[in-house]
Amino acid sequence: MILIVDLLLMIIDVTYSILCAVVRTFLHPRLKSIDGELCLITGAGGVLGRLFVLEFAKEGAHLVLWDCDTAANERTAQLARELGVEVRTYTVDLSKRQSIYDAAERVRAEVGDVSILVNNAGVVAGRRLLECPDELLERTLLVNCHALFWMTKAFLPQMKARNHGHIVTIASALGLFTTACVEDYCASKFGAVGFHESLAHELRAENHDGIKTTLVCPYIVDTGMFSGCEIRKEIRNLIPPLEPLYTVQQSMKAILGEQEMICIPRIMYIVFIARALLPWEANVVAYRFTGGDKCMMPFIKNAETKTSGGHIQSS
Ligand SMILES: NC(=O)C1=CN([C@@H]2O[C@H](COP(=O)(O)OP(=O)(O)OC[C@H]3O[C@@H](n4cnc5c(N)ncnc54)[C@H](OP(=O)(O)O)[C@@H]3O)[C@@H](O)[C@H]2O)C=CC1
Ligand SMILES: CC1=C(/C=C/C(C)=C/C=C/C(C)=C/C=O)C(C)(C)CCC1
Repeated sequence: MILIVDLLLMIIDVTYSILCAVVRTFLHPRLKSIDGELCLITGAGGVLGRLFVLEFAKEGAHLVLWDCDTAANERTAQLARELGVEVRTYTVDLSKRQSIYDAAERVRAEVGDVSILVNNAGVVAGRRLLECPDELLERTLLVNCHALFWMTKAFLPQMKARNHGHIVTIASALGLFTTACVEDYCASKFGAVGFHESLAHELRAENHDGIKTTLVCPYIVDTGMFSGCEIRKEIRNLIPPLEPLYTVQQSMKAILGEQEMICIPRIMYIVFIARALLPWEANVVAYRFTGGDKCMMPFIKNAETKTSGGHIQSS
């Protein structure tokens, strides 16, 4: 009897959450204020990182910026300070666990408790698996996936103590479906998606309802990271690469609206669902038709010309 009551309640809850999701798609959800919150953004010297910093600064958040590129990080900080917020920068190598823990300790001592964490830094090897130095493949996993463990271990305890916080994972559409020649990247982003979802479940199961999570899964963004990556010519205008600012603004809406997940653009949900529902061969045929199967080939060629002997040349 209890099982049947629980089942009915569950069906009502499922229906209610679907309706809520549909309503939020068409109406503007209420956005939370983050004025005065302390927000840490990794990869802050990069294209999306810098735009995230500026959007968070416009919302009045105080900022802690992490990047391995000190000069780029400082340039971002300068732009954010012009918007009148407090900014601290740290040079951190996210591929090194101890570098993360040491910097986190300094942030806690010098600035205070971080309440919004944006795990944005990311890398890709950009080489064919069999021609790629092992260290380059490992680095992708360390930066895009392992760092999420160390960042969360470093900053979640203070969020839990206050039952207040927000953890944002900038993953990728390639964390939901795959294509050829980016094994390192797909493995790391699938890892990031799995890590993020498990953490979100854990926080719910423990009733830490004051700690929110948002997973961001964009398609190609015009930042240069995947320059050359392209789909079939005839449909390129239907699914063009995303503008960096648009990507960040859509992500901000999801974060401030406390949305659990966002795919940008929405059509990526269809590719994601098709991967799960259709037989493997059906996906292969569709990828071949759209040029999704070989979209990384020109990117790999591009990246190869920028590298020599397994070492990334400085540009
Ligand atoms: N561009 C795209 O098409 C898409 C990107 N994404 C994701 O968005 C995020 C941002 O990407 P995007 O802005 O395009 O990339 P960028 O390369 O412009 O920015 C990434 C930043 O992370 C930094 N970084 C790299 N490795 C480390 C490290 N070991 N320690 C600290 N910082 C590091 C980079 O520094 P440096 O420049 O010195 O390496 C750079 O400043 C990434 O997670 C990416 O995977 C998701 C979907 C699509
Ligand atoms: C595979 C595939 C597609 C192409 C996807 C691409 C090109 C994704 C690139 C994502 C990137 C670069 C993410 C970075 O994080 C289509 C044509 C949408 C649909 C058919 C399947």
